[in-house]
Amino acid sequence: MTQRTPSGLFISFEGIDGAGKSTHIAAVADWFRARGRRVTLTREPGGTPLAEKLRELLLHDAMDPLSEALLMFAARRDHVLQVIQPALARGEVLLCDRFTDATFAYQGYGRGFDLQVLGQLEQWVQQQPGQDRLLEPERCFWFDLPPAIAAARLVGARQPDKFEAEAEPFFQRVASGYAARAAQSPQRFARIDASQSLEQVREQVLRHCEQFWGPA
Ligand SMILES: Nc1ncnc2c1ncn2[C@@H]1O[C@H](COP(=O)(O)OP(=O)(O)OP(=O)(O)O)[C@@H](O)[C@H]1O
Ligand SMILES: Cc1cn([C@H]2C[C@H](O)[C@@H](COP(=O)(O)O)O2)c(=O)[nH]c1=O
Repeated sequence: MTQRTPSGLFISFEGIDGAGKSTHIAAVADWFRARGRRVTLTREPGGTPLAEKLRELLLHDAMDPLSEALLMFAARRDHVLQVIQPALARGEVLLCDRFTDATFAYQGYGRGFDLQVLGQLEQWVQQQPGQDRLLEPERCFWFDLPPAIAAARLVGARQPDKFEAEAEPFFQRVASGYAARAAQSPQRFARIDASQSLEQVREQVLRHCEQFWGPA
């Protein structure tokens, strides 16, 4: 008897810098692996050799908001074609540390860049041949944390990059961007109260996994 290939599953992890998403992605990967799924872990900007080069520029070089938005989407285009679509076509679970919700939150709400232009770029980059729907994560874990707590967690944790060096009002705007995105697509967002302890945050994340992908 031939075994049916499972459908690919695209899941993203979002939040302001220091919200704790990278800490918890491994637990989600383990949860799926324990259920027999193949998992691809990746990140944005980055995930391919070209996109990782663009990441270096984006995280360290000053540039105007349009250049920043275009480079984010250029990196994403390569990532979608080289990694994301092939993994989903193989039926894997694709866990992505940030995707386009970050562009709306950071470049749109954080920098004040035109949301309609971002929407146009999203259409070009995430179009799927022969399909009406754009390629996007079917579920986004949104680690919601007040910027002051995130900043305190990052103190001394690592050398800040261009984004992490922004002041608190920038992150207030980014956080409001994530809240707006979640309000627009409540079925896609799973809000995690990231102000809780590491163990409690992990429990919330795994509870969502059980609820969405556990046995019916
Ligand atoms: N619930 C928590 N309580 C206390 N500290 C935490 C918690 N979650 C994460 N941390 C710590 O906060 C710091 C930032 O966490 P992490 O790198 O996972 O955040 P992030 O959202 O991936 O940030 P970035 O987007 O900037 O990479 C780390 O030092 C991590 O150990
Ligand atoms: C995808 C994406 C990312 N960013 C910003 C957000 C973060 O500050 C960095 C990535 O660093 P991380 O430690 O890997 O989270 O890039 C952005 O501004 N716009 C985007 O689309």
